[in-house]
Amino acid sequence: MAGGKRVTVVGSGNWGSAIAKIIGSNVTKFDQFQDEVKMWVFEEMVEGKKLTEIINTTHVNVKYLPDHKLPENVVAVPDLVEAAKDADILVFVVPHQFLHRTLKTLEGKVKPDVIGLSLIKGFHLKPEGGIELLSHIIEDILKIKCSVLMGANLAPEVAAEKFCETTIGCRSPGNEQMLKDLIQTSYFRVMVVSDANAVELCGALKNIVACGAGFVDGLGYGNNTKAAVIRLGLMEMIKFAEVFYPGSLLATFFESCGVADLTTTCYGGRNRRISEAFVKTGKTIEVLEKEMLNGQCAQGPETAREVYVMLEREKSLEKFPLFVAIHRICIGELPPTGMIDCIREHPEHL
Ligand SMILES: NC(=O)C1=CN([C@@H]2O[C@H](COP(=O)(O)OP(=O)(O)OC[C@H]3O[C@@H](n4cnc5c(N)ncnc54)[C@H](O)[C@@H]3O)[C@@H](O)[C@H]2O)C=CC1
Ligand SMILES: O=C(CO)COP(=O)(O)O
Repeated sequence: MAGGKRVTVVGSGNWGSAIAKIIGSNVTKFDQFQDEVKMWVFEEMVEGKKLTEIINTTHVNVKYLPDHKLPENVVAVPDLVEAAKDADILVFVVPHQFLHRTLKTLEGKVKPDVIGLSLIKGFHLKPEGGIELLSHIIEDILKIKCSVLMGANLAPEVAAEKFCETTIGCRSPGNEQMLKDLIQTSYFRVMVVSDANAVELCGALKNIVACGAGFVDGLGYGNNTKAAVIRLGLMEMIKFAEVFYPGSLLATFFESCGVADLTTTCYGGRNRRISEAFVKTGKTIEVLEKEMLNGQCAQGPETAREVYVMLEREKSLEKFPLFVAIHRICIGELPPTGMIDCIREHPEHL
């Protein structure tokens, strides 16, 4: 409708496309939003045709979400600035490796009062070795407020409209209901909390633990072992928040972004799948990503590296043995069986 907020989705991968499907449908239900949703697509050729043209004619992202139709009001735009410059709401959903350069392209080119919502899981590794929450990087570079959305939301299941929950950590007081209207459906239920830092920490850190779950699967251990990895991983996630983000609430770990996302990713996610194959095949993570994910990205190994570099700098490696072992296994410094030694000797048991 005229005068309503314009929404742009920055990203069009597996999750980017699934959330564009939801947003494209929801905006038409409320006068507060314009009916057209722009989706920035990192242009590539698929079977000789531009992906944007394929999406705009077939309404299917044939590469990243092939089995689902996007609403026709979702328009694929190859030019990032063109897609974002008039937006009142920017939904960020690129793999975290690409966020910084995406933001640099947008710097100074978005509306000053735009409301940001980041669905991206990972950290920004600063040149001096510290880490930053991605939503804070968005806020710093674009000079806007950025909320976060994280949850137990494997994109193929969300796109298939299988019931799930999610958590919004809101940093734009007064806009909670508007964000909920944008995202919630009968099968995708939203809880809004104000503890945005912890929501984002959960989303980033659980991808590291998911690699650990994949390693024990690859080694042929059973469900009890995986449950131990999940539990010890959760303990390290909570400790990480306590030590580095004081003021984070324990209750946030019991929202969908916490235990629920940790559980679904350790059973059904790409990070788990890649990590299991890493153990079984002996191939590197990079090779497996290329062979198994068709352009999608696993965020866990890179996040494990970011956290490792930061912990080393903070002289805190020994406080987070599971995160550290997972990074060392990913880079080939430890054999995968080191995962079992790590959980056997974990300080939680002393
Ligand atoms: N896929 C899932 O089930 C879920 C993913 N997430 C998170 O959402 C974020 C985005 O993930 P997905 O949408 O699944 O992406 P994806 O893993 O499907 O990645 C592919 C996307 O990366 C883009 N890309 C490739 N090179 C690029 C470049 N140089 N610059 C910018 N973009 C480039 C591709 O065009 C494509 O859109 C990640 O942080 C992920 O952890 C969160 C919840 C669920
Ligand atoms: O974040 C996710 C589910 O909420 C997706 O996890 P993977 O990236 O491991 O598939």
